[in-house]
Amino acid sequence: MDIDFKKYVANVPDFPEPGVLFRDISPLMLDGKAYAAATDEIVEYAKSRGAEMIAGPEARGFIVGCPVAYKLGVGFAPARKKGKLPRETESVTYDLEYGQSSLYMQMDAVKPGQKVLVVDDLMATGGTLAATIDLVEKLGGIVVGTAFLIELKDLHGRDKIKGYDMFTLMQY
Ligand SMILES: O=P(O)(O)OC[C@H]1O[C@H](OP(=O)(O)OP(=O)(O)O)[C@H](O)[C@@H]1O
Ligand SMILES: Nc1ncnc2[nH]cnc12
Repeated sequence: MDIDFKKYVANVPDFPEPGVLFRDISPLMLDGKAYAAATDEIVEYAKSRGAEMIAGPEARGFIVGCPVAYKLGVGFAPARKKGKLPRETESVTYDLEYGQSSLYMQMDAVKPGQKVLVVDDLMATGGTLAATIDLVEKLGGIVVGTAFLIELKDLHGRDKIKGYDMFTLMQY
């Protein structure tokens, strides 16, 4: 099915703070056909990379990554924000387009040598994606690719994740 995915992104000026143009993927998630089509695109990419595991950051990375994992029949390794994971973790601190944050993964989330696809909804500065890649690699995983719905090109996130294969559905 040929879908104009940009029709399912709401563009919201000055959210969450002045000067940020927020690209809201909610309309895509609210439309079953568009959500499934976007998921299927990432599933095909994941197959082409030989992914054995999907990893994604809280919270929107779960929305995009979990259905991909389900469809592939592989696991999903969540990267979570502070204070959410009950057992021993690895952590990485990183900069956002607005603010700073840390991400955590439990030590057994990824097995050494496992081929992992890192998935999120959007790449802005690339900080979140780079942090999730770092976490997967700290646990011994092999990042075979990265996939997200939206790339904000002006923020040059690609520069932070050089050397990793990348799949993106929409660019702004
Ligand atoms: O490329 P970056 O500059 O790192 O920005 C992209 C990240 O920012 C957003 O997440 P956010 O931290 O706002 O959390 P949320 O998914 O919980 O809304 C978005 O979902 C990406 O994960
Ligand atoms: N401009 C933006 N729109 C939506 N999510 C974001 N995360 C970081 N920057 C963003």
